[in-house]
Amino acid sequence: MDNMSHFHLENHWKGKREVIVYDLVKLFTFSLSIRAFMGIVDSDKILYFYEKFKIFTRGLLAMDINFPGTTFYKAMKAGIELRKEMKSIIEQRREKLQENPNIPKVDVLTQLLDEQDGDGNYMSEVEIVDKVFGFIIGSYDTTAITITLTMKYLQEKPEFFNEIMEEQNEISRQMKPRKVLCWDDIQKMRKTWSFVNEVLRNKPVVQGIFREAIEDITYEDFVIPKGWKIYLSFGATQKNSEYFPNPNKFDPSIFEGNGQLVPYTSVPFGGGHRICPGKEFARLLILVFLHNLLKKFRWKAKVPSEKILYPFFLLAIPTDRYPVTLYNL
Ligand code: HEM
Repeated sequence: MDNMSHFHLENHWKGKREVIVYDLVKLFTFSLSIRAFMGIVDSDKILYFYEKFKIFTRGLLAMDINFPGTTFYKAMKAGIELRKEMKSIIEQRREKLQENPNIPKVDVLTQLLDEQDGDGNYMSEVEIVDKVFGFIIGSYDTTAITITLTMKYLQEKPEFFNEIMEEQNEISRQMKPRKVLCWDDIQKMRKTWSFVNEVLRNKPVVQGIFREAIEDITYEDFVIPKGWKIYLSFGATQKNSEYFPNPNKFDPSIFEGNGQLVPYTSVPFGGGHRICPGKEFARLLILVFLHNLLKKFRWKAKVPSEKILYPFFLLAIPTDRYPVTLYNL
């Protein structure tokens, strides 16, 4: 992650006067996800998947009108092409595993192909494809948006910028002569992660989640009959003045373990059985990227009053994808 962040910033940011943050970060998080989950490193292949996934994911929340020209039709077509490509990758990977069962299983796809249940059965191809696609779809846009929003808030809140820089500079100092971040360095990024958490409390990347009542429930004076759908709005919960006395004040210290935070009141990753399984992966990715970014660049918004909206209902996105003027350090 550290090396990939470094090379991405060197190749796509360095020397540029202006960049559109969301677009670039999304390409980075996608490249990293497809490497971690599918073991793909070839840049042409990554771009192929990137374009196809863009079309595919647009269809997830589109009207299901399967007619040439519609978003849904294009997404279905991209889905078929992606599955075909995935099938051929799975076949090649299986062959490699048969030739040498001890090859390093560093990506999720290879691990799933090698996984057996208690009776010695392997996972079916459909299951594997669904799982890998689920991870990719769940990972790259959410993390890209979180990084983009964090950059936007960092620039708008200079009072916190300095203490985050102090934390990151101290980590860089202590690392020497080692150049690559290690696990302990990440654990020291407490202020930076509190800041990201406060960004996610103020602007949850995912607006909310659905649940279905599997039995009749009585909650306070409300009866929720079995089968009803329940929508948990993160925005409402995370700005509830009962738990956050000053809900609109941006205050990362809430997350610094001083007892201010009531459990399950800030839930940008969901909760319970279906809590986001990528939470720790996201933390790692976001912190590693921010560390590299802060070492090399400063930035200024090109559209100072840019709004953050939820155009496809689910995910928060700055309306202009956060264009900035970049200053190389
Ligand atoms: C800042 C980044 C992220 C945010 C804000 C986020 C948020 C969420 C939320 C709110 C849910 C629904 C949880 C629930 O129903 O209780 C979810 C589910 C999920 N996320 Fe994430 N996520 C992020 C990153 C990731 C990453 C990096 C991955 C992959 C490694 C990932 C994979 C998934 C998957 C597979 C699910 C579905 C889990 C299930 O239904 O059982 N997410 N995420």
